Amino acid sequence: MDASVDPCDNFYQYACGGWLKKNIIPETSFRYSTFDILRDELEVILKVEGEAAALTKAKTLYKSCTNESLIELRGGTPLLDMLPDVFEWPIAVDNWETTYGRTWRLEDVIAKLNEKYGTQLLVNFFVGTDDRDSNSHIIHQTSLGLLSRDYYACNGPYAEACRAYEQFMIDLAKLIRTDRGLAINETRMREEMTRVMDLERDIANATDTPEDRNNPVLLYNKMELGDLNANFTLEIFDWSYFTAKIMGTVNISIPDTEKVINYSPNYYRRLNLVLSKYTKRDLQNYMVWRFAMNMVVGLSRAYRDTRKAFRKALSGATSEAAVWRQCALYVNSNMDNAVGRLYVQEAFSEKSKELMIKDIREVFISNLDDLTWMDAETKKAAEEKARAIRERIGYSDNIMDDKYLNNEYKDLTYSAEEYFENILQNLEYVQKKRLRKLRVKVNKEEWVTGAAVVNAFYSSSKNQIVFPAGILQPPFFSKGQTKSLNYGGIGMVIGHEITHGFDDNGRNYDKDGDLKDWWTSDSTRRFLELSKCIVDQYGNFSWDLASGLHLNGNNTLGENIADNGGIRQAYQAYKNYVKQHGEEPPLPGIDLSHDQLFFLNFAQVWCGTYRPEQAVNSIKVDVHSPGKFRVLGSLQNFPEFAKAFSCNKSSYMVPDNICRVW
Ligand SMILES: O=C(O)CCC(=O)N[C@@H](CC(=O)O)Cc1ccc(-c2cccc(Cl)c2)cc1
Ligand SMILES: [Zn+2]
Repeated sequence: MDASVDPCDNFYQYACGGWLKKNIIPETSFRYSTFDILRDELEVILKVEGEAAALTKAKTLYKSCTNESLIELRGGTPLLDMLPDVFEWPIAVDNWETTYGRTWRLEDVIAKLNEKYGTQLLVNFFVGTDDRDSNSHIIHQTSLGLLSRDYYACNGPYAEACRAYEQFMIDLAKLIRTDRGLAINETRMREEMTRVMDLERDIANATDTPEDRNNPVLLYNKMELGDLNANFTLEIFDWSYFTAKIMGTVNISIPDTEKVINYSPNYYRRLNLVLSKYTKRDLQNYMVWRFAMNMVVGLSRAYRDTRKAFRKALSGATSEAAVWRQCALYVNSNMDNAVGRLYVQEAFSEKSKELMIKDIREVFISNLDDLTWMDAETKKAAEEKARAIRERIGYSDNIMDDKYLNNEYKDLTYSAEEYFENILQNLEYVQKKRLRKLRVKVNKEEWVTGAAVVNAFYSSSKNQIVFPAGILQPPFFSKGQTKSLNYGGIGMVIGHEITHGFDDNGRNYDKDGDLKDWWTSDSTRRFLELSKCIVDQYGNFSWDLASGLHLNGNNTLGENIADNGGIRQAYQAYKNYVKQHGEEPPLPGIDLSHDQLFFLNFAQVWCGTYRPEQAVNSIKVDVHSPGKFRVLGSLQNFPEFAKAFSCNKSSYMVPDNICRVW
């Protein structure tokens, strides 16, 4: 901290000023903060070897990933060998029109990339929970969350990212043609790539904006598959043929009367116009490029280097993370229960499961009485929903059971010598597993995350809050640290997750996780009015690291409501604790009260900074506000903070007008 700063002038600077002076962002990171350091440390723990069968598979996968010399030796061959399976990349072969173009169908390519390579392009087709019947699965059609459309404007802070993206395409195409001994005509390549960029820009402009996508009620358009062909005709795309192609690979037949949810009707209306402007070759160039660009990570240095400048332009990180770290992350994201087992065995103590969820839930419920804007009927429903929230702490006992764990991975067999093929196996395995769920009920007992994760979650369809083992550690929580620090840490996170059930998105779901309106129209109107205060407050923050860009108060509303609710609930729960158990003994050598320590620990979670490129990227795509503004915004709205630091009325931390929803 920087005690020379007046906490009432800028609490973030006061809490983190010292950290910022002592830490610099590592070359491999695009954001570096207390939060990120926890994640880095967790990855160090994952380097440990395993032992049971499933763990042996995780070890083999890890070994194939860290086998740099063999990966180097194989060059781009693993990618070149599978391109024919996705009807080839026109720019990287000769005579594409005669060999593939003649029998080419758009549905075949999109279906193959979806069901076998887990890549969603043009049409985002997946099997997910039915919002209005959260125990069932249903086919979803939605648009793709591309990079924000600002990138395609290719001007201002995005000019460099755009240029680097195009160069990335060219470099990869040239490398593949060279490996295939094919001539390179750079001019023609650039022309083709320009058409791919135009196509991407048209798709981005046809895609719904984040603002268009944040109301699940408006997005929920259930219809029959047959209706898609009738109402959303795409000249070169038959919905029934496409759906049969995908679901046929998991032996599920889909009649035209099958119900589907079309989340992006407008996108599909606009898409038809876009597709008609481009040739088969353009579309194929675009689709295989979008797939190949993500696959270079599994190939030799020459292939990985084609992506280097683009990664730097987008995130600012000038070098890749260490190979072991990348591989630990990869294995964790693909075998989260096996890795979760390793992590829990290695670094988690059972005592860290004794959280104060009950206290904070009670505070959320008792706070409902103070809300003058909500009528009694809606308050009753809110209390029922809050009481129905189910909690998941640490890890699922299943992962400690070898039989269960080995069964989960029984269909996977990795080779220590074929990292790229292991990646393809995982892509297909995960996608097929999801597609097979269509005729199966939702398993609400399933955890939505692995244990070795420094994060927390709220699931609206399960009305469930989850605190994986990875976050149950200092500064968030430890039996060994004071309650003031625990309530300011994990207490805040618990309140944040509970409040997600009542933010602008979560509030649309009832206690069973179904999209059913439990609000009176008057309470809804008042909620929207109060939310507007938060939209404006955070929208007023200008971020120096993102060359002064303002936060998007709409896209971050849910997270800001959750932060603002969390701080209040955690603080109130702490005061209740003190009322019941008496003041805690002061910490030796620190002349701060426990109230002040509560806020300090809360703020220091976000001590850290971003690279400018990542700042520009995250302000467009991250639903969370930057750490600094999460701290400042929520404390400015919470008078108890000003009281704890005796801030006077005119200080920055005590604005004239404060916002409150929960
Ligand atoms: O990685 C990222 O950038 C997002 C991490 C992220 O927010 N995860 C959340 C997952 C979600 O949103 O439910 C869980 C969470 C983590 C930290 C805090 C917190 C702690 C102290 C002070 C403040 Cl203002 C916020 C609140 C919630
Ligand atoms: Zn959140």
